[in-house]
Amino acid sequence: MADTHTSSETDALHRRGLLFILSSPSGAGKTTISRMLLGADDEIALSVSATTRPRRPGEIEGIDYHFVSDEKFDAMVEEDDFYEWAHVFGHRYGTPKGYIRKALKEGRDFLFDIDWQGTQQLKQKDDQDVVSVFILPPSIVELRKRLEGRGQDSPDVIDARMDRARGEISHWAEYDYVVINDDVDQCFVKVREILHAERMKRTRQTGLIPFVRGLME
Ligand SMILES: Nc1ncnc2c1ncn2[C@@H]1O[C@H](COP(=O)(O)OP(=O)(O)OP(=O)(O)O)[C@@H](O)[C@H]1O
Ligand SMILES: Nc1nc2c(ncn2[C@@H]2O[C@H](COP(=O)(O)O)[C@@H](O)[C@H]2O)c(=O)[nH]1
Repeated sequence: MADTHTSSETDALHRRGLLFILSSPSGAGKTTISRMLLGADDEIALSVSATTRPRRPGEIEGIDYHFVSDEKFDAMVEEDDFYEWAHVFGHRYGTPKGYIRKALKEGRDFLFDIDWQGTQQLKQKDDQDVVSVFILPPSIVELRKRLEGRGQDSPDVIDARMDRARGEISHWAEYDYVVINDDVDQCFVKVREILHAERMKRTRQTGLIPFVRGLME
């Protein structure tokens, strides 16, 4: 008997979106992996954070961050505009609420490049939708090399980021997945596999209930 469900129908089963978090010590490569993921996958969009940090060369307002003044950040906190926010490296960073909840219901995924403090806050608010991945550098020597090679921070800023690296790494066990970013392409493949598998989780595939009901009729 012919299968009444084509593969495109089954692929299109409705699912809840997910909040896909990438964290790491500064310089381990989460922005690099994020960009690769965004370039390869149309179903995930970057949650663009607001920050009081000054813009780096090449960063674009609204694409990399919303660069805001201290006063504007204060006002956003006051108006409860953030899903989460934290102090990182002497500046403030926050995830604007935007349309995240609505988008999740519509099956859209969001990618978050945030630190462990933001991850804890997102998990407290919405644990069922969060998938968290911690990226480790292959070594501390390589981490410094990457920060220096990026060529965007002063030696003082690099020292401060290195000083904080061990503290950041100490949060690795709070994450669902841990991936070592030695070879960037291999790391990307692993992160992408995690995303694909998490999308297939039974509890996220809300379209399964009517689909299975149809099979049983
Ligand atoms: N696997 C890798 N091998 C070598 N270089 C890498 C690798 N992954 C990333 N890099 C390089 O390391 C530097 C830091 O990477 P990236 O900016 O993605 O780090 P990050 O974790 O997002 O840092 P931050 O938290 O400071 O934003 C960049 O110059 C990037 O091109
Ligand atoms: N808790 C949050 N952390 C954030 C957010 N946006 C970025 N970050 C983290 O800050 C550091 C430094 O970032 P950089 O761009 O200055 O190198 C890094 O660990 C980011 O993941 C946020 O909205 N909330």
